[in-house]
Amino acid sequence: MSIVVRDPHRTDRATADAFAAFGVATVHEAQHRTGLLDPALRPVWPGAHIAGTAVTVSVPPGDNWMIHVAVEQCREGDVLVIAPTSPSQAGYFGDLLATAVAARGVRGVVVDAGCRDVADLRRMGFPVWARHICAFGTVKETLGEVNTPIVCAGQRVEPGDVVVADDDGVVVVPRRSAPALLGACRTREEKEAANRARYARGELGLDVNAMRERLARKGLTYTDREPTDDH
Ligand SMILES: O=C([O-])CC(=O)C(=O)O
Ligand SMILES: [Mg+2]
Repeated sequence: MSIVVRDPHRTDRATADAFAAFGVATVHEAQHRTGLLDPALRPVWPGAHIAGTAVTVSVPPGDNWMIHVAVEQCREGDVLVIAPTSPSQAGYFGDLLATAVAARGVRGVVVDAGCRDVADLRRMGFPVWARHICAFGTVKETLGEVNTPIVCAGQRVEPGDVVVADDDGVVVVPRRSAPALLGACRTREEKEAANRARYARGELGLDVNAMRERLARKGLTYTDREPTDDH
């Protein structure tokens, strides 16, 4: 059965948007090192940082028909997350589809397959994270699904989940845990800010994080060079 789910539950806009203040590494750490998509997914141009709500698309290999179907389901603040049912390098997504989704307020696209027209995407400032940059064309023959749970680059993504992406990669946050995770991200950022300030003053991680005793318990020893060894 091939279905399109209209208007799935989405993480509320303010919560999803607030994640844009945090890097992918922070979000991944704050949710106990879960949710990171395969790091083989790279930004097709550097410097973009987005957060938004997932519209999911399950596509057959080499066939991007369902992306056209998905465009209609997109709205302001969404991120289109596309996964083929078996691996494909084909260029599913390019500047034409980017123009269509950008017109609907989509923040960016994550595709576990190929993306093309990269120079145009960069000029447009439209962010895409993809496994391949590849000009191979796709066909429009076979149905897939829109807004059903998918596995994209090794992670389960449900429609309405929060997707955060930057130069480090892509992380997904389940809709139900998103509000609480925001607090954990803030706590982590505050701790890092405090540590960063101490490192900038020249303090050592060994002291800032009270590591010396634990290192000694593990058996780390220091030896002073004998003056007679001086040759
Ligand atoms: O049209 C396609 O098949 C993909 C593409 O290149 C575009 O969206 O510009
Ligand atoms: Mg194109």
